[in-house]
Amino acid sequence: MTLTSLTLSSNHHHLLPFSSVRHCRRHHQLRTSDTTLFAPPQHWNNNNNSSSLSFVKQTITKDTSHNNVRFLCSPPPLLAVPVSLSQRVSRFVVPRGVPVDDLFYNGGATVAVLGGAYALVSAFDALTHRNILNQGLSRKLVHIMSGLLFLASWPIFSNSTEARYFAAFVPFVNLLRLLVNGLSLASDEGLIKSVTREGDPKELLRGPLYYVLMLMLCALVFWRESPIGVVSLAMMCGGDGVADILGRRFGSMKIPYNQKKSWAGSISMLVFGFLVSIGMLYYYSVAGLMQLNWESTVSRVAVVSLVATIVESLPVTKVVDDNISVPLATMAVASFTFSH
Ligand SMILES: Nc1ccn([C@@H]2O[C@H](COP(=O)(O)OP(=O)(O)OP(=O)(O)O)[C@@H](O)[C@H]2O)c(=O)n1
Ligand SMILES: C/C(=C\CO)CCC[C@H](C)CCC[C@H](C)CCCC(C)C
Repeated sequence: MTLTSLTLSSNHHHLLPFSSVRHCRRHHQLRTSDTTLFAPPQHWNNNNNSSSLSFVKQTITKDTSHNNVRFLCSPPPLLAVPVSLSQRVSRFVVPRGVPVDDLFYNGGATVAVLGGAYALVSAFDALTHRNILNQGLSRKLVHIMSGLLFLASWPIFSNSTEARYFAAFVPFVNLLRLLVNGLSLASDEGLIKSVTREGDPKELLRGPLYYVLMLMLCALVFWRESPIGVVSLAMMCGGDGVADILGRRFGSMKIPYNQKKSWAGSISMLVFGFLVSIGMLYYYSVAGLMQLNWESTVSRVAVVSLVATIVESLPVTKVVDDNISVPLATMAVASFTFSH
């Protein structure tokens, strides 16, 4: 059946991109009450009120025997046409249950990202084992790359509201890995060597544990709908990680109120935290997951980066780990700045 025009009732739930028809080969069967429609991007509207949409051309096969509407589903967001954040969030709301394909799709994405996490740690274990990298540098590079690659993987998950739980499962598995090895219930030498300073398994229960907890928190609370989680992880991974590497290397001039931190380290945190945050937000913008006013976003990220850098420079590491103070401070300041 080819539709040329259609009046949408107010109970229609979501619009999927007409352009996705070309990309998607999967079929979902939905109950009659769910009316999911494809519409060309220029017709996407945020509010699900009655409105008349003229469709260019689309094909929906209608299974009259069950009075169900069989339609093509939307692809993963990277293949979809960029849409506004509110359209993206509102257009794929499955009112009841989750299509089986979505479970399989997000389950596959989870397995792939889990594999990436294991491969990353194994790679740095091999580099440390071969004395290509020292343990300290290996730890910091794992610190920088794990979180940023995790952030970079979020767009491969689907648009369903459950996708964030699939993504958060990855740091959760690594949390269990850190607990089991940190409590010496198991001994993954590769993990211990590439993630600890001196090879003491108990170290896994501090910095690395807090780190994966922050990854879970940002995935569950902020996900792709808000720049806050993205900036918080960019500051923790890109900012704090580089501050350590460059601060140890060039940090001869110490900060007056904290002799363990240096101007070089803090300036590195500010610059790289800012650049990595903007870079990640741009990546999400290109992926069609965020539409940002860049003039205000750049200034907001600059303010957030400065505050996070000041927090990181404070002599409070013995009280609260940087992997907690930096992301939480970033979340607090970003929540304020991005809402005004
Ligand atoms: N603003 C900063 C931050 C770090 N450093 C250097 O990097 C080292 C480690 O920094 P820190 O962030 O405290 O590392 P930790 O978080 O304690 O180490 P890890 O992440 O490995 O637990 C510091 O001793 C210092 O030599 C610095 O000079 N200036
Ligand atoms: C050394 C670390 C923190 C101390 O400051 C980082 C610990 C990293 C974890 C052991 C592994 C975390 C993996 C991520 C949850 C997922 C990465 C996926 C990506 C595709 C590689």
